[in-house]
Amino acid sequence: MNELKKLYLQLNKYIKRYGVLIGVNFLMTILAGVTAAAPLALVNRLFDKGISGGSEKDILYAACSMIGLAVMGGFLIYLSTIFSGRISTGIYRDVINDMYVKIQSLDLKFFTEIKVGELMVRFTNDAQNINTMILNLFNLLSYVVQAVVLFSIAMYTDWKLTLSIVVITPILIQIVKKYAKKLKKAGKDRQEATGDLNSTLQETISGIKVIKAFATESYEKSKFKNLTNKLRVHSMNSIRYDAKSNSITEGLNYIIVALLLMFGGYRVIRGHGFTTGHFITVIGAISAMYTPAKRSVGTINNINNNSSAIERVFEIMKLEPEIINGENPVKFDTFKRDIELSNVFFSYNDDEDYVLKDINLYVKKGETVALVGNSGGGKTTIANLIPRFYDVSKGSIKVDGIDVRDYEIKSLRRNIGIVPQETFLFGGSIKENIRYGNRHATDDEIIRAAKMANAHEFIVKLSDSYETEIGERGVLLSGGQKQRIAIARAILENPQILILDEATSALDNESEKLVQEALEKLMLEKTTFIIAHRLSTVINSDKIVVLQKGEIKEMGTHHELIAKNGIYKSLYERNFED
Ligand SMILES: Nc1ncnc2c1ncn2[C@@H]1O[C@H](COP(=O)(O)OP(=O)(O)OP(=O)(O)O)[C@@H](O)[C@H]1O
Repeated sequence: MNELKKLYLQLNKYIKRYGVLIGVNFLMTILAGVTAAAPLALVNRLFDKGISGGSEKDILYAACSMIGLAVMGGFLIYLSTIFSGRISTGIYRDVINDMYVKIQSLDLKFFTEIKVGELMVRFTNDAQNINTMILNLFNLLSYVVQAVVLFSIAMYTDWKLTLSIVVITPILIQIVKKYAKKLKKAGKDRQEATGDLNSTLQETISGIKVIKAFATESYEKSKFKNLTNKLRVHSMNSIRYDAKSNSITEGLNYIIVALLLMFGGYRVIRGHGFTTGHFITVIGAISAMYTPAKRSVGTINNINNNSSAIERVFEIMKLEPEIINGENPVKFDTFKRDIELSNVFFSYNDDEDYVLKDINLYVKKGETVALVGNSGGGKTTIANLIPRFYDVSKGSIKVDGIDVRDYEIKSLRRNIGIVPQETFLFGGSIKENIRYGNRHATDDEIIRAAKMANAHEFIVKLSDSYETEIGERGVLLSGGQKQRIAIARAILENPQILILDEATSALDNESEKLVQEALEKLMLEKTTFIIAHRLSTVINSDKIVVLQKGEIKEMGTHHELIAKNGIYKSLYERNFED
């Protein structure tokens, strides 16, 4: 019952949405339950008046009534199943929609901390389990109603005989209670194991190249086997508890019927107005009670088995993003003057372990700033702070004199274009991928952007030109081609501030030239931060910032820094010279 209450509380918002349908279905389910159990009430008349009394009229009456109830019952069951389905699939849809909206709102940090496979399980298995549970609840209601009606018929016919048998009920309740807890725990373990399995599978698919390159297939296989074994153990636990609970209830049923036959048989022989009709009615009702009672136990077990799914779904729903709009946020419209980082400190884990320390950087509109330095120096982190993917721990970042935390986030981000190191293209056509930069762009604008990005020429050579599907269903593009599509996308977005994370992977000379040209066109008249790996971008930058262990060690133009003969010069000689 506790579980049901928790289920209700968490799903309350969704249940309310379907209030009327739930109410109607509630009544329908009760009626269906009553109709399914009612024929037993006619048995007495069939036997005592019909068969024993030799009245064909009563036999016909009982038979026709049973047929009538059967037709009505069938109709009600059909309707209540459809209604239950409408409710459960509706709630399922709303839950996963809400969960999707929720994860879209969460900070980047969440996605670096959770495994993709794990998140997928919450959307698929766990949310689907909620759907099943709602269906189960209506089934449970129907079973309980059937059991109550059958019990009432038996009590009405002969309460003494019925009660003498029903004393066994508390044992049944104890069994259900005992296994409910165990099943819940086993269900949770099983769902967690499924999550681990999915994460590993997802990692294998994404990292297949690494696995093959390192020839670690056997290692991965044994890791996977361990996980499938673990899943099997937890699944077996669920099955074992279910089996124990089932076998005990099944065994009790036979005992109950045997006792009934014995006590009932005695009473028929001894008379006292107890007829064969009464005997068959009580036996029939009590045995018929067994099916809904057993199904109720099974359904309760099932609910317990899957109830942790709800918790796992609502764990996500409960999360709140930390990076949100402040009160009365300023809409970012036109970038006018400058960007200024003042005494910026940043740590990923909200501790004193700063990965950026006392960063001061002033960038005028139209300037190009190259961020250079050893790996782990903090280049990407600085780039992440400007569009507020993370918030500074101390200090401030101001755009046109206004702290980025005071801007409306979406308007700020819409004006900051990002070309990441690893180009990500969505499934769909090339045109759709470029249009991602501006949903309202016309075909002409898309082609113009592709031309500027040096992508048009290779696109028109593809089988379906701009309509060519990318990835799984279509062509696979080369690294340089993907980059140029990403650049076309950014050109179409036409942001005022640009963050470029130059790809480190080497392209051949021709491709490199095309990408470089495209980037230069993209950067035209924009204020650009480049995480730079290429010689030309570094040399031509207005400002080069040398980062080391989270601190700015040097800053200036290429010539100034070379003349300084410091870190930049040695970095330059090492990395860029040839
Ligand atoms: N999501 C994260 N959570 C915790 N620490 C992180 C995270 N991302 C980066 N770091 C740490 O922050 C520091 C700076 O990383 P950053 O990615 O900014 O360096 P980088 O200069 O861009 O390096 P690279 O050139 O290798 O990309 C590193 O020590 C890194 O381990």
